[in-house]
Amino acid sequence: MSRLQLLAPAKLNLFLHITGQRADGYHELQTLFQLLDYGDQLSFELRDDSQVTLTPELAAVPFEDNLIIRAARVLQRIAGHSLPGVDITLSKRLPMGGGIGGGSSNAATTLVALNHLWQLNLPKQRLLSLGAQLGADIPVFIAGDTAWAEGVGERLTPTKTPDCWYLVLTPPCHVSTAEIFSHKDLTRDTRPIKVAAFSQGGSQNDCEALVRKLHPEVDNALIWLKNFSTSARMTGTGACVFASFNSERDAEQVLAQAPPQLSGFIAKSLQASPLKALVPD
Ligand SMILES: C[C@@](CO)(OP(=O)(O)O)[C@H](O)COP(=O)(O)OP(=O)(O)OC[C@H]1O[C@@H](n2ccc(N)nc2=O)[C@H](O)[C@@H]1O
Ligand SMILES: Nc1ncnc2c1ncn2[C@@H]1O[C@H](COP(=O)(O)OP(=O)(O)O)[C@@H](O)[C@H]1O
Repeated sequence: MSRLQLLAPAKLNLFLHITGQRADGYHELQTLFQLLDYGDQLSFELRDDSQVTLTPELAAVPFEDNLIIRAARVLQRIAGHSLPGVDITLSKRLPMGGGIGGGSSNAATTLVALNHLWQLNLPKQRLLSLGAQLGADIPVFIAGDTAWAEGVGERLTPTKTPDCWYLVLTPPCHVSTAEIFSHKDLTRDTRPIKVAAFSQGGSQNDCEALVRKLHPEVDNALIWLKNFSTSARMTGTGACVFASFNSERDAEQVLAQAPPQLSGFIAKSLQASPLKALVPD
């Protein structure tokens, strides 16, 4: 096989508790990663020479910094021999810096797709650890299950969540994960909870209050969405906010009423990502 086309799904953090900070500065957290059936589309086609190309490039991200290229370079370095080149095509739908994991999911999809196309046959555990070195959010996309996560997001327990439809609003601003995690006002001492104790009612997103204060666009989006759903909340370190609905139609009816400055999308909850089938045990 010389060509693969794959969905790089988005995720939501149904809740996000920050329970401490490690000596290296990274934060210990508890979260429930919900995969969605909506994301970027990536295609990979082997070339006769050894070049790696990306079309289109992201205007805001230099080529070698793009997580897609960084993931490809990691595999090239460990192959120990020259590999065929690859043309990568990216159809980007996910807003960047939205807390829905677009860059992380792109990287995970690239690691898994090229492991397959380049016939490296690296096992799942190796891919997970290579992914974790590129970003805290990458392992969940490699493992491919909606999952409860602890540590910095790498200790994953697949978890069944209710089937539902999510309305995700994308406020017109970019929130930097690093900025939020280094802010002095961030809540960092939430008491750990047990998996079984999770219910959306007894949980929160510890970054939400701070991000709402720093970014009025996020605050406004949440105020608007809470008119339709008391469970509306922010995902990750923002900027996106979301609410769940029992049917696609209910979600569509709310999105149709959004003011012009608020765009968004509707996605169905996904228990497992299509990538899973390509990850060797
Ligand atoms: C907190 C989450 C929840 O999903 O936020 P979002 O990025 O999705 O909004 C993620 O785990 C983020 O993962 P990711 O976006 O991959 O983070 P990284 O690139 O590894 O780190 C970005 C920055 O955030 C800080 N960081 C990240 C994760 C973590 N558990 N503690 C941290 O302190 C690091 O200091 C780093 O400077
Ligand atoms: N392929 C990529 N897609 C999106 N962002 C990328 C990519 N490669 C690198 N990045 C960088 O990663 C940052 C975080 O992107 P993203 O994963 O979309 O947001 P978040 O971590 O908030 O969910 C972006 O602002 C961008 O600078």
